[in-house]
Amino acid sequence: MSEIRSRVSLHVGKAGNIPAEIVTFKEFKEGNEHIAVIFKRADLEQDAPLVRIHSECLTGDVFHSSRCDCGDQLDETIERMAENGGIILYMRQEGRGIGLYNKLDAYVLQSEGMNTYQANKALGFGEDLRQYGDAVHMLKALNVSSLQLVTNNPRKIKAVAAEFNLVSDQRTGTFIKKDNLGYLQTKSAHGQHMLCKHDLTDDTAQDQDIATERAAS
Ligand SMILES: Nc1nc2c(ncn2[C@@H]2O[C@H](COP(=O)(O)OP(=O)(O)OP(=O)(O)O)[C@@H](O)[C@H]2O)c(=O)[nH]1
Ligand SMILES: [Zn+2]
Repeated sequence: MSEIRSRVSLHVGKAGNIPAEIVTFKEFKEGNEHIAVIFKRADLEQDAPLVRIHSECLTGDVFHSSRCDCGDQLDETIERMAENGGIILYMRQEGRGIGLYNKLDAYVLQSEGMNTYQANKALGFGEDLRQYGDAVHMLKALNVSSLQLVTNNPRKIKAVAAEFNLVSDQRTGTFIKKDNLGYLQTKSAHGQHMLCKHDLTDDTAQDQDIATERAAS
């Protein structure tokens, strides 16, 4: 069982102007430095705060890589929580738990034609190594008992619903970029992620790409 170690105030978001607190914890089994980023003191002042369990993605979250949608999901969540309050559990589970270097090896295999799950298996890993026990401990350390979960991943919903009063589950946007359509289609078809199927048709995606390019120029 984790306990809170420290609670630090700061400002976050693209312009660094959104007040938040970072909470650190004691005693994670695997020694990972997971953190909670809390908006509007939602753990202390809301009955059923918005919660997102976000898995680390250095390439997406920091460098906004075109291969995935992680950075966009994170930015969208920060905006949503800046307004409504909420808790982001930022889990150091890079590459769905296989780590950064292995994820980059998996990218090489995907460039050669494998999909995201096949690449994991070809490297000798399961499709998704993530467990959610640490996330559960973090929420319990924050005294959260009811929550609204922001995710498209049914495994996260199941893990949370088993331990907490899950008031609602809410989707993130479907963020299509030039290089991530196949990746998102595979997550939807094979991983049962609840992405907007209409957005994932090749035609709609192409229209969105063009619209994005127009907006950017
Ligand atoms: N192994 C592997 N990991 C990836 C790949 N692309 C993204 N990731 C990692 O996948 C994790 C994010 O998982 P996703 O499947 O995108 O989404 P999710 O967290 O399960 O679901 P949401 O809550 O809806 O975002 C991050 O840790 C990324 O680093 C890939 O091709 N291979
Ligand atoms: Zn990513």
